[in-house]
Amino acid sequence: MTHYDLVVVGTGSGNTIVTKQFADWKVAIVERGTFGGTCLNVGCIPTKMFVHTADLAAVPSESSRFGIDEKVTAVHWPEIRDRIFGRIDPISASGSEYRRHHANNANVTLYDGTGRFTAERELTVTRTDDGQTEVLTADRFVLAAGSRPIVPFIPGLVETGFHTSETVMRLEQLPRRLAIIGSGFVAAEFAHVFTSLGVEVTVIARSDLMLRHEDKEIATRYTELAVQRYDVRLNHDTVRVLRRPDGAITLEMLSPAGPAELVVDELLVAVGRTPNSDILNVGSTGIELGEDGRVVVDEFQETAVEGIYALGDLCSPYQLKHVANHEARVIRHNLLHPDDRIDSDHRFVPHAVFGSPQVASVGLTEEEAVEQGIPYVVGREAYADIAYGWAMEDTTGFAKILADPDTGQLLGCHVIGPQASTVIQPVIQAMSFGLDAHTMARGQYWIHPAMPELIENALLNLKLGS
Ligand SMILES: Cc1cc2nc3c(=O)[nH]c(=O)nc-3n(C[C@H](O)[C@H](O)[C@H](O)COP(=O)(O)OP(=O)(O)OC[C@H]3O[C@@H](n4cnc5c(N)ncnc54)[C@H](O)[C@@H]3O)c2cc1C
Ligand SMILES: NC(=O)c1ccc[n+]([C@@H]2O[C@H](COP(=O)([O-])OP(=O)(O)OC[C@H]3O[C@@H](n4cnc5c(N)ncnc54)[C@H](O)[C@@H]3O)[C@@H](O)[C@H]2O)c1
Repeated sequence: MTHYDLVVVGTGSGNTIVTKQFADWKVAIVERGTFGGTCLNVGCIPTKMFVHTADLAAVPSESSRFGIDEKVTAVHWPEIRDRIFGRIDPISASGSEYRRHHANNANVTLYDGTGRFTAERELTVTRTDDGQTEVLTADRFVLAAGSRPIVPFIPGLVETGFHTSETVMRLEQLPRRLAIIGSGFVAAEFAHVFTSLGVEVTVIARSDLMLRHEDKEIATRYTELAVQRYDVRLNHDTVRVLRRPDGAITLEMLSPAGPAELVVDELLVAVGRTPNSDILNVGSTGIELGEDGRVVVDEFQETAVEGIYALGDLCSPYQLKHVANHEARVIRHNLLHPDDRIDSDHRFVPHAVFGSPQVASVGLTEEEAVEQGIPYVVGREAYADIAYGWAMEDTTGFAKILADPDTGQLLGCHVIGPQASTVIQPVIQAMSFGLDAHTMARGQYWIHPAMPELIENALLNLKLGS
């Protein structure tokens, strides 16, 4: 048994906590998978590298309208894949090397293995290579064990085999036909990637919209555009999956119109992610769990057990990297300054979906404002009505801003269209710093003719009281 001042479980955002400020702490970091966690290895970074590649592949389908004839003559999947992971894998390897051998980490021990609580403040690590166990105890723990893809119970699914976001980016070759079960973030991004690279994609959505958690107008527009690019089966439930003698996969579905069937070459399951609290067996150290398996934390990111903190997908309802990173910074401060702790700030958590087009959102949707009985007015602006959007001949994108009718306080913003993830940032800033709509619109210059004019005009279109 080895005792530490601090044990961190998980090397995603958890790894960022241990800086030189901890030089006089005896620290252990435990990782069961690839060093660097989800975002680096199988999440944000590789997906956006594929999205950028897909955006390039999609250009020729648009460019003839602008008097330029372009053609995609070949898609070299192995080269795309190997370029992307050829850049990512060394980052993971060097991060691991840094923790193991760099002089800055003389006080840090990196364990390759699965941590599992076996008693209060006692973590048993089963080493990945030889299955040997080591027992670690500590005064403080940071639990940053993340989440994993949910595998829904569908008869035949496991026997047939399927991909998740953790494996689909490393396919040996591009399939001719790909089915995606699910219609959220992962489905939208991969449908864009694989469609742009020439794969026949079918998205199977249980509900009547893709991205159904977005503001309804945004989800509706996204779905209208998606059906023009690939096959979207709305209101379809997959009830059975079978491997055919020719190696292809049959999906049996139920829809309001009756039973339906689909034959594909590969299947991607993207129906959400579940926290890894079960693998960590947090119950045996007295930590409280929510119904959905999330570790319960307070405003300081501390669990029900003093000195045990948690962050990111393991405890957060957001499952976003910028949230995990924010929580890691809060925990680092609170470990170093136990008498002057700070709260995490979850007031205005934005997100973006890097599909085609992009979607970005912060604050309340209109449906949430109605449900919560919050008075609001809406200001909208179409990309077609700002100079740059007009130059791009965009006819489908728009921004929608919700504000308090009396004070002009910003309640929410939703954007669908080119660069939505960037265009929305001034609104996130305004909400975070308490700027009202009028001050935001008229208290600064907006570069003409740049894309943020979309936000300026949506603000000016709010019908506010005097
Ligand atoms: C395909 C995809 C795309 C995404 N794109 C974006 C995006 O564009 N923007 C965005 O904000 N977010 C995105 N996300 C979400 C983002 O990746 C996560 O919210 C974030 O990485 C969570 O960080 P974390 O530190 O909580 O967990 P992770 O990064 O998952 O780290 C947890 C680590 O803990 C390890 N671990 C788990 N259990 C144990 C154990 N018992 N013992 C030892 N080690 C353990 C795991 O192996 C893992 O390495 C995406 C996610 C996916 C799947
Ligand atoms: N750009 C980004 O920030 C980004 C990108 C990818 C993933 N992520 C994160 O990863 C998380 C997981 O992504 P995701 O797309 O897997 O989850 P998601 O929650 O975004 O979407 C899952 C979808 O699957 C549907 N679903 C649930 N159970 C189902 C079932 N049994 N059969 C069919 N459909 C079912 C849900 O209704 C939902 O529409 C996201 O919530 C997000 O936080 C973020």
